[in-house]
Amino acid sequence: MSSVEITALRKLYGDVVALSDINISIPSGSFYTLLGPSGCGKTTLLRTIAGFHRQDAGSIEVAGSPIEDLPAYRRDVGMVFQDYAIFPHLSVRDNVAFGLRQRKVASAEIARRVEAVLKTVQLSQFIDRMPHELSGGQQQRVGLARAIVIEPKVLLMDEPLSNLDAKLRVDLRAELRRIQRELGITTIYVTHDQEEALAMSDTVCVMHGGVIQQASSPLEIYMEPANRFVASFVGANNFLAVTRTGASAALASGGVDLSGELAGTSGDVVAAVRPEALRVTAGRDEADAGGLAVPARLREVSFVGREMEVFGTTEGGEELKAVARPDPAIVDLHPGSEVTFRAPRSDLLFFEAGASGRRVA
Ligand SMILES: Nc1ncnc2c1ncn2[C@@H]1O[C@H](COP(=O)(O)OP(=O)(O)OP(=O)(O)O)[C@@H](O)[C@H]1O
Repeated sequence: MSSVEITALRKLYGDVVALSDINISIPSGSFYTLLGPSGCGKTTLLRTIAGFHRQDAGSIEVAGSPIEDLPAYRRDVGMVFQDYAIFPHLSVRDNVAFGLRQRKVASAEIARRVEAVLKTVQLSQFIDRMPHELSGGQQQRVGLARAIVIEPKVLLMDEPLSNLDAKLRVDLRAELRRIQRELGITTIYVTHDQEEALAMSDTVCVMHGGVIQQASSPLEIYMEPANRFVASFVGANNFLAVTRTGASAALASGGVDLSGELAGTSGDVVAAVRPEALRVTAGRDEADAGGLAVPARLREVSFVGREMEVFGTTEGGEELKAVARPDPAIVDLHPGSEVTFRAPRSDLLFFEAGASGRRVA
């Protein structure tokens, strides 16, 4: 059982707070992804767990034992890097055997383990090739084989797919997940690619400015974002201002009365709605029982085959995007036409205004 428990972890570079009070609990065998924009601290967190950086405060436990004071080579973690980091002058066999030789494993045992792990990553036929005779995807599999052959308690991966082309990235995503499941190895994975994070992970931990914004299942991150940052970083969202007059609150345009939902809040609030939750109808018609109905001017319709993307601007100047099944009545409209964007009340989420505004309803 190799669970990972990180408590009150803090890391500074001079006066830059790269990690601020990080608390993470990862169950044994699960796939945990750190997701966030450039500079959010995800690489720093991964490298601090690996032992390449020293934390300023806090603790890291693997399988119940503290590791934060151990040197990197004694932490029993495997690491896979973005740039593969395999030795160019060693064959596939020798690259994978490297860590085992360092650990003074007997040569018959090394041969057995190298062959087994190359089978797992589907590189058996390449065992005697040199790295330059392999494709990028194959080189990354060597990197993975090298990390897992030592049977580490935890596997750390730093953007392992980002140097590969799009198609290969998607194939290798599934492949990585299969291998991770097969081995049952606790994995911490860093990416800035939200689709990759959602597709692969048991838990997605969204970071911003050295702070964890939300750590939940992919579905919950998408459906129930904890704050406005998560709602705008993961998937697309439209944001609409909510106005208040006296005791009542309503969407600036759209006609929904929100007095009930927002009774306990003060300050500015925005409503969020996913593009795929919006429908578009031709003409201006705000009558919609209980749901959102926002009049807008059509900016552009882009018919992309399976779906259409509809862009509009509300009277208040807010930009809206809907993604819906192609509808000839909309696809054929001219830019500037009046349309109405609609959504059921149940598809609206509400956040305090401000980039990281908390979810309020
Ligand atoms: N060696 C360093 N010295 C000073 N500041 C650093 C150093 N390394 C990182 N930082 C800063 O710490 C913060 C977190 O950096 P980090 O590399 O962990 O982010 P990241 O989320 O992995 O970004 P990216 O996706 O671009 O790699 C950033 O503000 C960065 O500028």
